[in-house]
Amino acid sequence: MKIKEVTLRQLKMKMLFPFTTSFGTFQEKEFLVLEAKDGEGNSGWGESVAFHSPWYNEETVKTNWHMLEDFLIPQILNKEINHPDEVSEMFAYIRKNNMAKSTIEGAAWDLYAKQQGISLAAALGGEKKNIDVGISIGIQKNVEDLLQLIDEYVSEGYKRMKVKIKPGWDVDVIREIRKKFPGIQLMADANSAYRLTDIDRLKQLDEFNLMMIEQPLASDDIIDHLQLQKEISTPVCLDESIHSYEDARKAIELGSCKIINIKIGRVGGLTEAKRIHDLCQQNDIPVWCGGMLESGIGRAHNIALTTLPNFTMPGDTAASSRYWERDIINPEVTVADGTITVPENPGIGFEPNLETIKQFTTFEKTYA
Ligand SMILES: O=C(O)CCC(=O)c1ccccc1C(=O)O
Ligand SMILES: [Mg+2]
Repeated sequence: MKIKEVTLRQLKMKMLFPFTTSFGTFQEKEFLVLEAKDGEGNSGWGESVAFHSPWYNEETVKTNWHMLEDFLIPQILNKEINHPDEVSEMFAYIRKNNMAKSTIEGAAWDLYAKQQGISLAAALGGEKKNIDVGISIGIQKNVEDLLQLIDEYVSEGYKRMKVKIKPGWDVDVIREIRKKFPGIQLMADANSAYRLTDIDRLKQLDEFNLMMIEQPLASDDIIDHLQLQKEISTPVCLDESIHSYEDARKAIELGSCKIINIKIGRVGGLTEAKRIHDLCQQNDIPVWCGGMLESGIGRAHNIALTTLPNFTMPGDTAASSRYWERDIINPEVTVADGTITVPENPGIGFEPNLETIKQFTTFEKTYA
C-alpha cells in the first residue's frame, strides 16, 4: 500500500467532567487526528494521545505536530509499504516520540485493514468478539462524591473500578471504598506520586485486596519498583515506565511488576503493543489496555488491540458518553454490562464523522 495524502487536524473538545490526577486537573482536551489516504478511496485514521502539556510524558500536541510534519509524514508518504509492521521499522532511526509515531502508524494499520476488507482486530490477530472494560476515576473533592460515582459505575456494569491516588488521598479513601463495596474489582493508580521512602504507606494498601497498584513510583523507574514489589503483596502494574518491548523485557526479567498496562501511544504503535502483549503472554504477565481520555478514533484502536488473548483484565476504555457530549465517530462506543461489542466492519470499525470533526478542528493541514 501507499499513503498518497495525509491530513493532520488539531481538535479541541470539552470533556464532560474535570479529570484530576496526582499532577493536576484538566477538562479541555486538545489533540491531533490524522487521516491517511491511499488514492483509491480508503482513509486510515489515527489519534495522537499526547496532551496539551507534558505532565504524563515529555510529548505534547505541538511536539507531535512537529515530529509528524517534519519527520514522520515525509518518511512514509508515497513509499511502498507491504505491511503496517514496516512502519515502525521506517521510524526506527528516530528516537522516542512514541505518541507521534503511533499517530501515523495507527492510521497505516487502519488503512491496511480497510484495503484487506477485514477488521483492525482481525488484522492484529485478535479473536475476542466482546471485551471487558472498567473505568478510571479521577481524584474527587471528597470521599462521598467518589463513593457516589463508584456506585453509579457499578450499577452501569463496569467490571472494575480504578481510582487515582496520591499522598493524602490513598489509604483512608481505599478503606472507605472497601467498606461500602467489599466485593468489587478495585485498583489504584498513583501516576508516580510516591517514592520508595513511602513504602510503609504503600504497605498499608495490602489489606484491601486491590487487583494492583499502578505506577506508584517514578515515571522512568524499574529498579525501585522491584524493591517495592518485594515488600508489598499488592501486585505492581507499570504504566509510564514501559515505552517498548525492551523496557517490558527488562521489567519482567527483574521482577519489577506483575502486570503491564499497554497504551498504544506510549509504546509507539500497534506493532510494538502487540510484541509486548506476546512477550507478556509468554511470561505469564497479564496485560490490560490503558486509556488516555481518547476520542472515538483512539478508543476504536484500543478496542481492536484488546481482542488479543492476553488482555485478560478489564481496560480503561469506557463508553464515549462518559467523556464527550458528542464523540467524533459513528456509532459512538457503547458499553453494556461492562462489555463492548467489537465491530466487525473493515478497519477500526467506527466511521469518523467528518462534519463533527470539522466542528472541533482548530487547525488543519494536508500533505501530499
Ligand atoms: O479513562 C481513561 O481514558 C484513562 C484515564 C487514566 O487513568 C489516565 C488518563 C490520562 C493520562 C493517564 C492516565 C493513566 O492511566 O495513568
Ligand atoms: Mg496510569
